[in-house]
Amino acid sequence: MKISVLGAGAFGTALAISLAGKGAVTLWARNPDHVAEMQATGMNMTRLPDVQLPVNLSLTGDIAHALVADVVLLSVPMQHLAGFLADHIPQGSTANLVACCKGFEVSTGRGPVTIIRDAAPRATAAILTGPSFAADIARGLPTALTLACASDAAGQMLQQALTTQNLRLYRTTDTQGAELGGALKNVVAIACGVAIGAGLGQSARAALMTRGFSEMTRLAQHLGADANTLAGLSGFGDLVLTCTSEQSRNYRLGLSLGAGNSFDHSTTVEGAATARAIVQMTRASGVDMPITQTVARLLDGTADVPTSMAALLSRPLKEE
Ligand SMILES: NC(=O)C1=CN([C@@H]2O[C@H](COP(=O)(O)OP(=O)(O)OC[C@H]3O[C@@H](n4cnc5c(N)ncnc54)[C@H](O)[C@@H]3O)[C@@H](O)[C@H]2O)C=CC1
Ligand SMILES: O=C(CO)COP(=O)(O)O
Repeated sequence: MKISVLGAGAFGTALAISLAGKGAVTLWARNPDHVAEMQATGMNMTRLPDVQLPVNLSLTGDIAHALVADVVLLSVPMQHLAGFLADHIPQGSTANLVACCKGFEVSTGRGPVTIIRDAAPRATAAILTGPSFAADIARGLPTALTLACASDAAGQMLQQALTTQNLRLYRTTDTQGAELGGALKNVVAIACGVAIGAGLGQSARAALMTRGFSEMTRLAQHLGADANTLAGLSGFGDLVLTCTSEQSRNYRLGLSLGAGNSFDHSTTVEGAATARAIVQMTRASGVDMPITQTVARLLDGTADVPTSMAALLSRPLKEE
């Protein structure tokens, strides 16, 4: 089984390292200088410093070469996925394409699986998501993820192909639930970072995580996803990880916002665009998403932390 990973960011590189433990893997990067640097140093210095790339990991800048594979992992940031597919994947492709990104596209409201289906309708579209920091995977630490594919037969094949010594994959056919969990938890993580950064305390964070989970489940059910998927690794599991660890870039953005500090906006923070996408998506449906709306307002500068907290706390009292 030949596996290719397209996109040599932190996550793509970490997955490629883990998968190389059991067979042939190719890692494609768009920048030829980056490929040359990784070949010369045996490391991905900018994304995973201190982690040695395995010798059987093939590094390339040649997309045609990388596309000759049984399974192709797409590890580019969410807002670039559609453009990436349009540039590199033929419309008639029958490849097994697995999205490894989290979020919703701001311009269309589509998630990664829908974007793959629209770009290559004959391909098998899947998503790999769940609680996993790239640095943990790359260091060989144990991780459990969700592999979602609408076809259970294809899902079983992908589950076998992508499970490694340190990556344990669970399977579902609910692609919509899996992509919603991975996208929405990032928005809640920003909110939790704001609470801690602003000194509002651990109790406030627990409240945001719990009510955020309720909000995630409400939207998922409204859209026809299975609430059980949200309670799994791709939803609840990733929510817990991302809302409680400073390894998370979404959480760190929130910390900076809450504390009034600056943040490096070249960092990949998927929850920022996703908050905007979800606010647009839910405007017409009327699904109640107070935490997501608050995060979107904080990010676009139309609200500050004290006003936002006051607004959340003064909402009408209701049953849990
Ligand atoms: N870093 C992590 O711990 C985890 C990340 N993810 C997800 O993985 C996705 C990627 O994140 P990271 O790898 O962490 O980001 P990153 O910032 O480390 O890397 C992004 C990579 O995508 C490349 N890229 C950007 N636009 C591109 C384009 N148009 N064509 C080709 N390549 C392009 C960049 O050159 C860079 O190598 C995100 O959706 C993130 O939520 C998921 C789980 C864990
Ligand atoms: O998705 C992740 C962990 O599962 C990574 O989180 P960040 O993108 O916030 O760093």
